[in-house]
Parts: sequence; C-alpha cells; structure tokens
Amino acid sequence: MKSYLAAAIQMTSVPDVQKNLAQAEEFIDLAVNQGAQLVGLPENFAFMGEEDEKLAQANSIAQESEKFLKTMAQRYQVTILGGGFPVPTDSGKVYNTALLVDSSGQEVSRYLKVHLFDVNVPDGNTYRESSTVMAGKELPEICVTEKLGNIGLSVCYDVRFPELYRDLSRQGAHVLFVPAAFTAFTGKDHWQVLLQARAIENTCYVIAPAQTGINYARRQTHGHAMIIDPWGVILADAGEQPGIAIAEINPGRIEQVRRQMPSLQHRVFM
Ligand SMILES: O=C(O)CNC(=O)[C@H](CS)NC(=O)CCC(=O)C(=O)O
Repeated sequence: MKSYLAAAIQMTSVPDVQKNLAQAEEFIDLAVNQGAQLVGLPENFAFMGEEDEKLAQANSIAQESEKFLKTMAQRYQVTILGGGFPVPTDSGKVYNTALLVDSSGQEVSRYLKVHLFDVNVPDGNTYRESSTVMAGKELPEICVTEKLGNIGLSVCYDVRFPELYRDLSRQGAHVLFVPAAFTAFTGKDHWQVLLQARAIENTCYVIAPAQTGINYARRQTHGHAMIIDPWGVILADAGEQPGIAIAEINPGRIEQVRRQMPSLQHRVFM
C-alpha cells in the first residue's frame, strides 16, 4: 500500500433520488479531479425523507443505489462507499446497508447497520429507526485490499459503540468508515469527539462522509464530513456546506503512530 487521497463527501440529500444521485456524481467528479482514489458517500445519500415514503420506495432506492455505485466506480475508476441505503427484506422492513464497490464495479464489502437510532433527542425530535429498519446482527468484516489497505465499514449511530471498531482494528483495519446523517443537535457536542476517539483508540484513519443542512421538513443534519488521522488529528473538515473533505491516507503515518503509541498491543480484555 502506497499513500493515496481519500474523499468524504458531504451532501444535503432530499426526498428525490434523481436529484441526490446527480449531486453525488458532481462531488464524486470533484473528488476524482483532485486525485481521490477512495470516495465515501454519506448515510441516506440516495434518499432522505419520511420513513413511510422511504419504505414505499425502498425497492427502487435499493436498485438505483447499487447501480449508481457500480456505474460511478467504473466510470471514475475509484473505489466508492455508499454509506447507507435501504434494502428490502421479507419482513417488510429494510436493512440500512453500506456497500463498498471497487474500481472495476464489483461489490467488495457489504454491511448491515447493527445499532438502530431509537432515541428521543432533547430538541423534541423522536427517532424510531427500528420501526422501518431490521437490525443487522453481524460484526462487519474488514475488506482487505492491496492498494487502499484494510477497510472497515460502519454507519452513523454505530460510532457510539466502540466495541464494533475494536473488532475491526483487531481484524487489522487501517481505515474506518463512518458515513452518517448525524442530527444537528447531537452532532454539535458529540460528532467530532466520537470520531476522534475511534481514530485514536484504534490508531486508524477515520473517514466520515456526512449529511448537512435541512434535508426535509424539520430534519437538520450536522455536516462536518471529515478525515482524521491515526493520532486523532483532523486532516480535513467539510464545514457546513455540501462539498468534500479530502486528505492523504499514508501507511507510513499509521506505522509511525503505532510505534509512538502502541496501545493496540497493550490490550488486555480483547
Ligand atoms: O433521520 C433520518 O431521516 C434518517 N435516519 C438516519 O439518518 C439515521 C437513522 S435514524 N440517523 C442516525 O443514525 C443519527 C445518529 C445520531 O445523530 C446520533 O447518534 O446522535
């Protein structure tokens, strides 16, 4: 593995798949023009809207999302993460699915979001993700690649459960993806701290694509898509407008930090 550039895309997805995919392609194009070889799209990149509308359109959202990711990966010759889209199940609910596609357009990793956001946020908004989503039951497996290192997937609310990332680093992860649609309210106090903690405690890069702004009705997301190095330093932050955060993933830096802070080797309990 040599150094390469990665991009975390930040977008304001709305309840309109074609609009969202057009926005996503614009930012993929921008990232690739700046030299990115690994590009991540946020949770709900293809559709962000009311839960019942999402369920009603789940079949087409799933198909369009997969087709889009494979087409983009091939057209731009990059590896792309689709950070979360609904995939229907027999139960009538969907899996919140993250999909990693390599530059030949092949699926290389798939993860079904395990931790569902069933939370009454103190700003008055209530979230019951489990009313429409089936929880995945399995820890993600790292995707081992020669050019991009070992990549681990997760989605949004998962970031609050460090044991998932511990398992990924135990498997040998170098890069942890945390695509998200974090609420503006929780995000302002928790988002960056949680991401930095996952980077520092696992001495891994963290790539966190994000939703930002007003997505629909009163739903507002935090933004600040970012890339963090294994020491916890923020290398790029997309701020609050749609755009990209781009930074170098450097294997030498991982080795250096793991020499300077060998905490992974000092684990006692797992
Ligand atoms: O909201 C929607 O419209 C679609 N749903 C999502 O984006 C998901 C599941 S509800 N959001 C989160 O997981 C936020 C986590 C979070 O914000 C935290 O952990 O604080």
